[in-house]
Amino acid sequence: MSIVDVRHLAVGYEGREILHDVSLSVDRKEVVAILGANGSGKSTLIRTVLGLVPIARGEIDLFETPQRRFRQWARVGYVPQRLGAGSGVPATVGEVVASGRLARRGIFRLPGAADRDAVRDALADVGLLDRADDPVATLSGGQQQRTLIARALAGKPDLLVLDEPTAGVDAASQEAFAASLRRFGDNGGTILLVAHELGPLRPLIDRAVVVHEGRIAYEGAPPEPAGHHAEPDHDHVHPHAVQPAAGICEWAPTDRMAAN
Ligand SMILES: Nc1ncnc2c1ncn2[C@@H]1O[C@H](COP(=O)(O)OP(=O)(O)OP(=O)(O)O)[C@@H](O)[C@H]1O
Repeated sequence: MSIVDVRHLAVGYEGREILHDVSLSVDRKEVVAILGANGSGKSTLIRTVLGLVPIARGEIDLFETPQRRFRQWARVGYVPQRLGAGSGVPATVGEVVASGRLARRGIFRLPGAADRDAVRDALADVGLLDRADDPVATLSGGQQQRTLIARALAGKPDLLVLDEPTAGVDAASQEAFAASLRRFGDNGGTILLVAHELGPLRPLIDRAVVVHEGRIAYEGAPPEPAGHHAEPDHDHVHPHAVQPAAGICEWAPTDRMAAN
């Protein structure tokens, strides 16, 4: 069963086309990583899949339903790139994770035992049960990211969509993250994630899709990072937007490139 099916997608902002003729399919239980240089259109692709950015041309099906008719958004968990709550919202870790239940229970019903259990399970899964009552703002960046994945897991989704889940995250949190995703996949979940570097997520990835200047340039086994990204002590500094966009060769040597 195809969980996400993107066909000949074009997307733009303010008249500037960013994605051109992108087709991508993710089957049930697959773990697919979208790779590519800064600004290549990775986030735009998954945000369009989630209905957050309008489609200019092409089609997207979710769970074999055209996106415009899709209503089962509780089946989709989204882990965005950054935790906005770090910016002064005094929510506790438990509250942020509990907000992941809203799509399931509706805002007019009080949380029941199933909601509380789901929140507890999700917190335990990411190793933050003991931090449930702490304000999110007091957590490290990596722990905040784990809070976000717990929020998505609490909704018991069938599909998890993650945007650079490990960017700027400490090694311990990256490992915890990878373990949580593995358990989610082992339980039948489907994962679509954007990554700049795979790190500990690499063994989980069934298929990598490299986006280059708004087109799919490679699809297949996760390519080995080349150049400076391959150095063990390479510490990726995320916003290198001021530099020329890094080439496709960072991810996929030309002899491994496949036509889309
Ligand atoms: N809301 C927006 N309005 C206008 N332009 C945008 C918007 N969001 C993204 N863009 C532009 O679209 C292009 C692709 O951005 P996108 O965030 O999809 O790339 P990305 O591959 O995810 O990059 P990164 O690795 O830096 O997150 C960039 O040129 C970006 O400036």
